[in-house]
Amino acid sequence: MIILASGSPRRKELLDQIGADFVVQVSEAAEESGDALAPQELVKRNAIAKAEAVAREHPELPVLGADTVVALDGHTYGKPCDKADACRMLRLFAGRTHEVSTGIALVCGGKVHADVVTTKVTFAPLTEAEICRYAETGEPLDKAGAYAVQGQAAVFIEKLDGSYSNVVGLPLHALARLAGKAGVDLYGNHGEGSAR
Ligand SMILES: Cc1cn([C@H]2C[C@H](O)[C@@H](COP(=O)(O)OP(=O)(O)OP(=O)(O)O)O2)c(=O)[nH]c1=O
Repeated sequence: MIILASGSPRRKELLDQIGADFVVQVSEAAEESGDALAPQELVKRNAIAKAEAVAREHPELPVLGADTVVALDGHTYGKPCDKADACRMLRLFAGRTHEVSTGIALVCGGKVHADVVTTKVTFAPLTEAEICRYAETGEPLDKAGAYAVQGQAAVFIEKLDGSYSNVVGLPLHALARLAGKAGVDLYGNHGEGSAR
């Protein structure tokens, strides 16, 4: 069993999707933001901080932390602070290609294993009416970059180059690869007859 150090319902759904054996313990770690760090470095640090905070309380189990941001033109975008901020971000992304980066960190036995995955997402041009209607749904508010690829924003997306689950918040193939390297069993296969 592992601990998912995240309050994101999307990350929980993605771990459920692959049949992982996990419990959720939300991390209280403070997140860094801003444009000073490259987005890949930022999400890696935040993912490690989230996992380490929970690992300090539960050193007996592997802990998974993750962090997602959107980047365009040297700027990094996290969750919008309100509807107007969501509209501002969506106007910037309309008709352009941005990058979504998710950092993942597994802390186990005092060791930290981390990786970062980046996906390119191309938005169609959007009208002001489309942006306002979408912001009104409330969907953007708890999402990095103010949109959910798995939600109503799917109709805005012309092209996605890379991992889809990475955009939703947890790159599943990279996670499986990282778990393999770290010697962490995501599926809890440690019953009778299985090698531990
Ligand atoms: C781009 C994008 C992001 N998101 C979500 C995933 C994350 O929940 C959120 C990014 O914020 P994060 O700060 O990475 O995560 P979180 O605050 O939701 O949860 P925690 O810190 O406890 O792990 O945006 C989508 O659901 N769909 C998308 O298309």
